[in-house]
Amino acid sequence: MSASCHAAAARAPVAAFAGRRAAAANRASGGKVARAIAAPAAPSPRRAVIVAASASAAGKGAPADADVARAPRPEYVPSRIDDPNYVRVFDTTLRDGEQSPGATLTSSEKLDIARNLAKLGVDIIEAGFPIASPDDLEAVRNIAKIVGNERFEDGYVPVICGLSRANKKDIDASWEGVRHAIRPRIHTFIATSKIHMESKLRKTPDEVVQIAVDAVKYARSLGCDDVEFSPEDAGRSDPKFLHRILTAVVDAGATTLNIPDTVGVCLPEEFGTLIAGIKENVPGEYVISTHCQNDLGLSTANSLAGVANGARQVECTINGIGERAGNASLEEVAMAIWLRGQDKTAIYGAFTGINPVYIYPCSKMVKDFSGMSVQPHKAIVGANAFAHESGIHQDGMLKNKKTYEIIAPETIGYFRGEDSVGVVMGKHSGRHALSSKLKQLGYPLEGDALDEMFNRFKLVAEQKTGGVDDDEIIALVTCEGSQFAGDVDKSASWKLEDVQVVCGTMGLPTATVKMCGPDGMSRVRSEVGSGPVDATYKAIDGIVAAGKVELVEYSVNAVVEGIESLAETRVRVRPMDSVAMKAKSSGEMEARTFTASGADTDIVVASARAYVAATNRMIGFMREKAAAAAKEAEAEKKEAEEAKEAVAK
Ligand SMILES: CC(=O)SCCNC(=O)CCNC(=O)[C@H](O)C(C)(C)COP(=O)(O)OP(=O)(O)OC[C@H]1O[C@@H](n2cnc3c(N)ncnc32)[C@H](O)[C@@H]1OP(=O)(O)O
Ligand SMILES: CC(C)C(=O)C(=O)O
Ligand SMILES: [Mg+2]
Repeated sequence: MSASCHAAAARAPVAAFAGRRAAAANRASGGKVARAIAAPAAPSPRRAVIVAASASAAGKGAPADADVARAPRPEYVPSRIDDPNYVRVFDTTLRDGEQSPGATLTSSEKLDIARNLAKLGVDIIEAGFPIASPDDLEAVRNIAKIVGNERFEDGYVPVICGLSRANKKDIDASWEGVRHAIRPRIHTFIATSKIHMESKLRKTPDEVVQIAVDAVKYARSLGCDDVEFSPEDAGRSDPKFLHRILTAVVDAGATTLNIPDTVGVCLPEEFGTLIAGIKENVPGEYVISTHCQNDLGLSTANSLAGVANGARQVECTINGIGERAGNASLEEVAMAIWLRGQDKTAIYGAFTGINPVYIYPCSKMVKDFSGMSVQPHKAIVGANAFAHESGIHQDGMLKNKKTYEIIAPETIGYFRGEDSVGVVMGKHSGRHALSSKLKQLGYPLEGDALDEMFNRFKLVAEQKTGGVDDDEIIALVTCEGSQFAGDVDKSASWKLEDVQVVCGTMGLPTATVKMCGPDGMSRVRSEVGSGPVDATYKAIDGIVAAGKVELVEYSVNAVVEGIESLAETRVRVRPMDSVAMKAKSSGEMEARTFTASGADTDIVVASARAYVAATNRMIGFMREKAAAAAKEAEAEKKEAEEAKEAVAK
């Protein structure tokens, strides 16, 4: 790309994306067109200037707050792009994407997706393969009539395209579908690799060239001035033959030459060389396009290699759905260009008309409608793309989000909330993250209390595969062992060290409990009971030896849904001892009860924790009572002695 082109791209005024987003957040979609489609609180997609990251300004991978303005989308002319840095985005979710096994979409779902694709700002929507069925034709026609006629305030309206084999009836069907759009495009294709020509088409190369030329001419003869031609399996075709057929179709009136790596076999360098060779060897005015399948997981890399070598249209699908291993994913290609197009890389200066804030809503819609789930670690739109579970990463994120995020999630329309840094609490989390999460939940812990909570949290997190939920953290912090559990003198408390139960249909339920006393000594005891919890409680009573204790109440609940949920138990105990009596308002005396809760992934352990906590509270109360009584007796004794002395004097 030339330096002057880049300068042109950078001419537009600088604007802070975050500020624009905030200002625009309360506006409706803002274009001439009224929109009914759910979209995030985000700017109008039809901004005259598209903003993108300036990685060069703030170092490689600078996130959204380093945004600079981009040049506007150039006026649409089928065979050329007046800004040499502009890359058209051709979305084929509704055609190649729908070819994914099991991903059939209804006409109304296709229309909804097409509407969101227009908000996203794709240049071309391939709405279907009209000859495939009357439904497909109807869906394409519907999209052409509606989305293809909704012009936005900056003049943008997506091109609506239909795919056709290189024959009249397919092309007629495509034209019948797309002709209602302001900007209709016919896409026709025929295979050019040796294996496809010989085995599938059973045609000679000369025949294939003739069929292609006839098809393009026929499409143009219908009045369509926007015709895309694809040499199917170009990635495995002889480049010389490709140059020959492409030159012939450009002469016949093709305006876009789409180069498919149909079986996803090319390596980026090879694909880039293929594109560069076409640019060099095929004369005429046309736009080169990439269409990369993902069989080797190289579709994004190959598409970018295409752009680096002169392609100015990229064919992609939302979430990368498509035939077999899918197509180049729109969000990956578009965001790579958005983030790195300003860097002095091979794609220096490249930009698209995509408004990234609609990426996430589009991804979600396509996922929901197609039933094709998005893998959690999928780039840009996966559930984990902006989540951080490792302690070191969480610490970095809490200090500066740019340490581990190259794109702010809001940029793609994924709003995590004001102060959220995507921290997911789990077994790899560290103290910084736990401390921050606890503060956020209203339980600020520091020093030893934080350390103690951290150890408990780690023990629980290790048992779970799905991370530890906020409610589970609250259960942990408000149950036994935390300062939020109540006023227990920890130095004088019993600590539960280990619990082991044997239960089931054979033999008596038996529990072995190990506890550490206030004197720092560990004791072990085994008991049988009516069930594992009863046996455990008997063993605890036996170790603590605080007299006879009655279990007044016992309940157990799952903190969150699912089999892995933390269990929270709540117990109320009553000592069978007169020291712990309290006066009711009636003046009657009643035995005082002590309540506590415990949480763990294991129900028996959670039950034991709650019981130990309640017992500690009871012992603490009785100790205080005894101390107060001793103090009172001491005072009485002193008073009596003083009185005696006074009498003696
Ligand atoms: C790489 C791609 O993604 S290409 C697009 C693939 N997508 C689809 O195929 C989905 C929609 N397809 C369909 O609904 C059907 O295949 C239809 C309606 C298009 C055609 O159905 P049918 O007429 O029953 O043909 P069928 O699919 O069995 O076979 C394809 C025929 O088209 C021929 N053909 C394949 N590609 C082309 C082409 N680009 N141009 C002309 N003819 C072609 C084949 O050689 C075969 O011809 P034959 O019947 O003379 O052997
Ligand atoms: C029809 C063409 C463009 C295609 O989908 C492919 O070759 O993968
Ligand atoms: Mg394809």
